[in-house]
Amino acid sequence: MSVVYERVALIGLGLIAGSMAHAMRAHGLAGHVAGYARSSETRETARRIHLCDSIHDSAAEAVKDADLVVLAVPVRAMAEVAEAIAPYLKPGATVTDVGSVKRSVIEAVGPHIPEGVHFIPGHPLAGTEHSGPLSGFASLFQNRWWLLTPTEGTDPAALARLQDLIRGMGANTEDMEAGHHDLVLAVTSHVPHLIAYTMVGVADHLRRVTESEVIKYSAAGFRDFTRIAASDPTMWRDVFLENTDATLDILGRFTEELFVLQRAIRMGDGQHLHDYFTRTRAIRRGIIEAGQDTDAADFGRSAGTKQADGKG
Ligand SMILES: NC(=O)c1ccc[n+]([C@@H]2O[C@H](COP(=O)([O-])OP(=O)(O)OC[C@H]3O[C@@H](n4cnc5c(N)ncnc54)[C@H](O)[C@@H]3O)[C@@H](O)[C@H]2O)c1
Ligand SMILES: O=C(O)C(=O)C[C@]1(C(=O)O)C=C[C@@H](O)C=C1
Repeated sequence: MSVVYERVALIGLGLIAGSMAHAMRAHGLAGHVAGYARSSETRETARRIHLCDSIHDSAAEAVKDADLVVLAVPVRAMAEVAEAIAPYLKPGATVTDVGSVKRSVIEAVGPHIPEGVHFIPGHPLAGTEHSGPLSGFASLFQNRWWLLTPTEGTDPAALARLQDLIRGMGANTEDMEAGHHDLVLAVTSHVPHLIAYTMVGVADHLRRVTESEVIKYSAAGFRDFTRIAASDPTMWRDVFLENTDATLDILGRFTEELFVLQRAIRMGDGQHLHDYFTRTRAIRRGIIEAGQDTDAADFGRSAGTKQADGKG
């Protein structure tokens, strides 16, 4: 691969920025990667492990002369960072973000982006429950989707260059309207996380009440819930506070369905339960047959990519 951007600045040095740093280095996609994180502890860790070519003590310094600036902080911190770097952005540079919510980030960041700088929001659909500067790894984006939410006014050349970087890191990229992104992700990621958090909370409560060992002897399905529920609390607090409408819409539909299933169980309606589970199994099999589940072909992935956690 050849260099796509001479100089890239990563703001926030956690799982996603760290994985980008590793992937760009592994594939030779950036001439120089500069990094900044708010906490001095994170910056020290990043220096110690040579996560980037240079680590700076201010975001302003990090973005100086950068051709691409990546905002990789929790979604509620995006505006503050955008405001801090705005005066130091190079004319013609591109700013992107990796936030899990798009509409509110665009509203918060967009107004700070100066004339002559391209803003192309994005979201890699890849992650783990780990966070911090030690958690990143080069293959995180391999065969994953990376959605971009350009608008009609987005410069085609700037967009094509960002797509080149994303593909260079092994991901597939598609464009999506920001509001639609937020609805789709509420279904596929945000509400499932909330359900996992809730279920682990319920089990923990039960454990205390009964002194039984629900968590110790949990089976595979529940263990997956506990993995997801170990995800970063700041990141997920921000996701729910910034994707409120879509999350509440999907959560409403979810609870309606749950009540129907609850009633079927109470009434002993085995036919309803069997029909429902047959339908959901067909959906899963359809996904696999369409080749859209990369994990199904690479089943050991999550176990093989466990990383030591680091503080963000
Ligand atoms: N973790 C995932 O699975 C995942 C996947 C896709 C996208 N995202 C999104 O990517 C972004 C980063 O997530 P992550 O998992 O890398 O988080 P992380 O917690 O691993 O890292 C976040 C980094 O941001 C820094 N930070 C926090 N507030 C800051 C501020 N005000 N100024 C500068 N730095 C600040 C922290 O010090 C840390 O280094 C979030 O917006 C998240 O929604 C996460
Ligand atoms: O695999 C995980 O741990 C994830 O939760 C990753 C996941 C997801 O829901 O798929 C989480 C949030 C992101 O915005 C994108 C990806």
